[in-house]
Parts: sequence; structure tokens; C-alpha cells
Amino acid sequence: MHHHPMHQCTMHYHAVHHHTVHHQCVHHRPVQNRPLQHHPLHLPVPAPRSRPVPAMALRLLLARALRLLPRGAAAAAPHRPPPAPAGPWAPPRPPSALFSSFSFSSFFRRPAAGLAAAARRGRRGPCLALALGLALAEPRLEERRRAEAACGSIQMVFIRKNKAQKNPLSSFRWRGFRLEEYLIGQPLGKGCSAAVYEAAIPSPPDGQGSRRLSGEGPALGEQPTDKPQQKEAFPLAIKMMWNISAGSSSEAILDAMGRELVPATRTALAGEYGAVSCRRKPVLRRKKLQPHPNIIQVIRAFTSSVPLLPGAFTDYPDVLPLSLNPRGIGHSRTLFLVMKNYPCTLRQYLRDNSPDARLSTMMILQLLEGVDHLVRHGIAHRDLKSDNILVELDSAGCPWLVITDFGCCLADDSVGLRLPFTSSYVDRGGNGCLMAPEVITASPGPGTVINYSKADAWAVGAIAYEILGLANPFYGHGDSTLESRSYREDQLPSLPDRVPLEVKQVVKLLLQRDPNKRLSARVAANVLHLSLWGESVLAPKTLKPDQMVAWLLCQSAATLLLDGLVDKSRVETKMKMCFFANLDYEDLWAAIFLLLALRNQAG
Ligand SMILES: Nc1ncnc2c1ncn2[C@@H]1O[C@H](COP(=O)(O)OP(=O)(O)OP(=O)(O)O)[C@@H](O)[C@H]1O
Repeated sequence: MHHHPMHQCTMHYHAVHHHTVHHQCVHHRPVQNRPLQHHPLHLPVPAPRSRPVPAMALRLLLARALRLLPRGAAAAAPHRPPPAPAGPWAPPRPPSALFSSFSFSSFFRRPAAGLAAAARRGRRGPCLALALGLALAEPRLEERRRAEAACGSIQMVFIRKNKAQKNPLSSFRWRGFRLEEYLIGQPLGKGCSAAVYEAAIPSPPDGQGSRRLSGEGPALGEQPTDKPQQKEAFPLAIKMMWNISAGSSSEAILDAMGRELVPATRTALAGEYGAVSCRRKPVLRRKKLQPHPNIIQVIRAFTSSVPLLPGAFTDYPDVLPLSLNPRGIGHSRTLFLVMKNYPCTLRQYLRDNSPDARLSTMMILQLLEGVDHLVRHGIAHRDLKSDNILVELDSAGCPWLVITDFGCCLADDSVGLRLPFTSSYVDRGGNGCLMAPEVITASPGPGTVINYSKADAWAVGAIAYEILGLANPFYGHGDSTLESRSYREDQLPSLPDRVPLEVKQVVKLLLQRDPNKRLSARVAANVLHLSLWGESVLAPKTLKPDQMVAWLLCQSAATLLLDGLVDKSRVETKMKMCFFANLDYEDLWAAIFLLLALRNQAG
């Protein structure tokens, strides 16, 4: 298994994931296929309860973590003014060079060993200064262990709180598995492989203001209802795939379009596909994706014969079946996916809105959290672009981003994120403009393997330009347009001054050509988390693990309270919950270091 330099595997992580997540592949964590062992530093994992009340979870968290702290540490929770970049952390070299030369983690564990490794690569001078700096800050062993255990305990509480999003069909348990049950309204959009429509399940059966499907669209010339009412009337979106190459049997359609089902919930497939996938498990090989706030949930999936829907003759006449269009080349049956109906895509949102620096950072962070979740499950989306990201506003007006359209994804149990690129017929994914350099420049051959573990993170770096109010540097035809195949990093356009420094740096590091120098989605997300709400942990000149734990305790307790008692649908709270669910001592320490290094470098 590929080993990530920034991620030292800890047995704790192993324990947590095996107890709670049950997924097959945790990328960058070399823990697969090992029996679950108990780590001496970790607390016994309690049997999961069905619905832990927030207060209980909070008490559990506090009791556990406080037991791990020495007296007085909690009181020392740092609350100081923003830091002047601290001396001992000063990076002697640009961060991109830092990435190539050594592993942060090895420095944190054993500075001398990290130094030796770097020296072997002929970079002794600058690294010596760094190592000396870090040696000053290196925590005592037992303090570090306490912090590791506390991080593990906090992580455990938050992993258990990771639940499926509430979906508009949650009260329709056994319904929605047949197209005939839906009312279909106006088109919401279309892409290269499907058309998407607003939809509803009428209740009572003969709903008003929308029409029963049965092949006929709304009357031509009907006035569209105004937007909010329409959304209420049609809480669902139904995606009708265009089937021009798969056969018409459910199994053939599933084989050809199965990737679309990667983000499907378990109940989504309880209809016809439940039967198909049980019978043909080895063929399906679909990775199971745990729910995540920034990943779409497909809540129903079924095949049906292709109906004539509004706009079909103007928007996609050629892909209609013969029965509807004598010149159509489509098959008579196809795949339908039901999702929540989102108000707009990211591209549409950015056309009408200019989010400020903090909102933009939150938006980039959400994409990174979504991508990190995919990477951990061994899945690459491979078609990230602003049309494939849906947006709704949370109760505080913050855009909530959800990655959708998994039609081009790589989600194969047998290869994971390393795709053998043996011939030019192997599908490398969609959207050539936003294909990471290592993907677009790969040349097919017997030994070629494309590693997708940082490809989506690269695309997030490119989309970040759009979020920060600029044109995507990889789109367009003019002289200023860059090609991912050939650009140099110094050609990347500068970001506006209003963009926080660390966000600029993170974007730059996500767009490194060399994946070894590029930030992973996880590290980039951690840096943005710290940049958004970690000022107090960054403040002390020499940060100690106990102080870090004290800060984590305050933040995690506040997050639980906000989630349980105040408002469940705040993006900020969701993001903090992601942060705590992925909490790892080494990773966090590395992110703190990196952030201070980035600030110091610029300062
Ligand atoms: N759940 C949804 N809610 C609202 N609109 C949606 C939803 N899903 C998709 N859309 C709209 O439909 C468009 C096409 O959807 P989607 O990207 O899934 O189709 P596609 O054919 O797979 O696209 P691509 O060309 O990227 O392969 C989106 O860009 C968006 O405008």
C-alpha cells in the first residue's frame, strides 16, 4: 500500500475505523486486513449506541479527555491575541521544498532521524535549523501520548455522530422505487450523459400544481411558478441517464452506469437493484461510501422505460428511444437516480454572488472535506467542476456545498486509487481541463499506473480560483489560459489581496504539479480549519500538546453543544464535526506546523 509521508498510521485510527465505519479501504492508513488490536494508549471502545443524546456525548467526551489531561491544563486553554509568527517554527525554506525533502511526522517523532534522512538527500543546512527549532518544541513522550489518546477519544465521539443527511424521502420508507410514483416537473439541468428534472412524490396521491408522469410533460406555455414555492412542491431531483450503449436489462444498465450509484444510500437500492446487486455481488464491486455532509446522497435508484419529459425533443432528441423519436438511438430503458433538489450549482451560485473571504474559505474547505472523505474510501471523483457541485444555503446563509455526479469516478475495489493505464482505451475520467498533471500527462503502457490519490485535490485548487472570484485559470482559450499538461507553477495567477495569506498558500500547494509536493486534501483541510477557528491554538510561542488538547476540548464541546442544542444545519458546525471525526495527533501537529511555517514564510 502507498504510504503517505504526512500520515503516520496509528493503531488508534485502526481501532476507531474498524469499530465504527466498517469500510474496506482507508487510504493512506496502512491498516487493511489487520486484526483489530487494542492499543495500550487507547481507551476501550464502547459498543455503539443507537442514538447518543448530545448531552451524553458531551459528558462522555469531557470525562474521557479530562482524565487524560494533567491538572491545570484545561484551565490553561489558550486565549491570546493572534500570533506573531513564532521563532522556533521558522521554516528555513519554501514550503514546496519542505514537502519534497522530508516527512513532517518523522520530525515530530524523532527530529534527529528526520534530519538524518534530509541530510542524506543533501539538504542538511536548512533542515538543521528546522530540526533544532522543532527539537525545542518537541513534547515529552508521555505528554504526547496523552495528547494522542485525547485526540483518539474526541475522534471516536465524532465518528459515531456521522449520520446520513436527512433526506426528503425519509418519511416515504417503502415508496419511490418506481418511476410511476413520481410527479415530474421542469428540467433542472443537463450534462453530457443525463437530464435532471424536479420531482415529487405526491401525498395524497393526486397532488396539485404538478402532474402525474405517465409520459406527458406539462402543458406548453404554462407559466412557471415562482422559485421558492416550486422548490417546496418539488423537493426531489430525478436524473434520467441517457442510455445509448448499455443494453436494456437492469443488470446491463447497472454494469454500465454503476458508478452513479457510488453515493447511493443503502435503502436507495432496496427496490429492483437490491435484488440485482445481491445476486451479482462480485460483478457489482461497488465501493460503499459512508454519508458525508459534502457528498450527494442518491436516495432512490431504479430502471424504467424512458418517458417523454419536458424539453426532450429540443434538448436531447437523439438519445430518445425509437418509440419516442424515429431518429433516436437510445435504448428503451434506462437508469433513474433520485436526489434532493438543490437550489443551484456552484457555477450558478458564483455567477450571482461574491462570497467574502471567510465564506470562500469555508467553501474551499467543504470541497476538501468531501474529497478527503472520498480518498479515505479509495474513491476518486475525477470530474470535479463547478457544475458538479450543488449549493444550498444553511440557516446562517452560508453556502453548503455538495459534490455530485459520480458518473466518471474511480471506485474499484481491486485497484483502489491506482489505475493501471495499460492502453489509451482505459478511461481516465471526465473533464480534460481539470485533469491533474499526473493524469493528463500519463502515457499508456504495460507498467503505467495512474495514482489518483491527489488528483481531486488538484481540481479543488483550480476551482478555488472561481470561488475566490477569479476565472478558473485552466478554462478558456486565450493566451492567459493554462493547460494542466504543461503549466508552470509560477504561471498561476495571483489571488486578490483580500484572500487570507494561508488560503493563497493552500491553493498554491494544491496546484503543485508534482503530487509528492502537493498537499493532500486532509492536510489542506486541516490548515484551513486552523486558519478559520484555530487562532488561539496557534498563539503560544511554544505550543505544548496539553495546550492543544485543552483547545480541542473547548472546541469539540462547543461543537457538540451547537450541533445538539442550537442548530443542526449549520455548515460551520458540520465542518467542525468533520475536523474532529478526522482528528489525528500527528496530522494536526503537522498542520499547525505547516500553517505557522506558511505565515512565517510570508511575513
Ligand atoms: N440534485 C440536483 N438538484 C438540482 N439540480 C441538479 C441536481 N443534480 C443535477 N442537477 C442539475 O443538472 C445538471 C446536470 O447534472 P449532472 O452533472 O449530474 O449530469 P451529467 O450528464 O452526469 O453531467 P456531466 O456532463 O458532468 O457528465 C447539473 O449541472 C445541475 O444543473
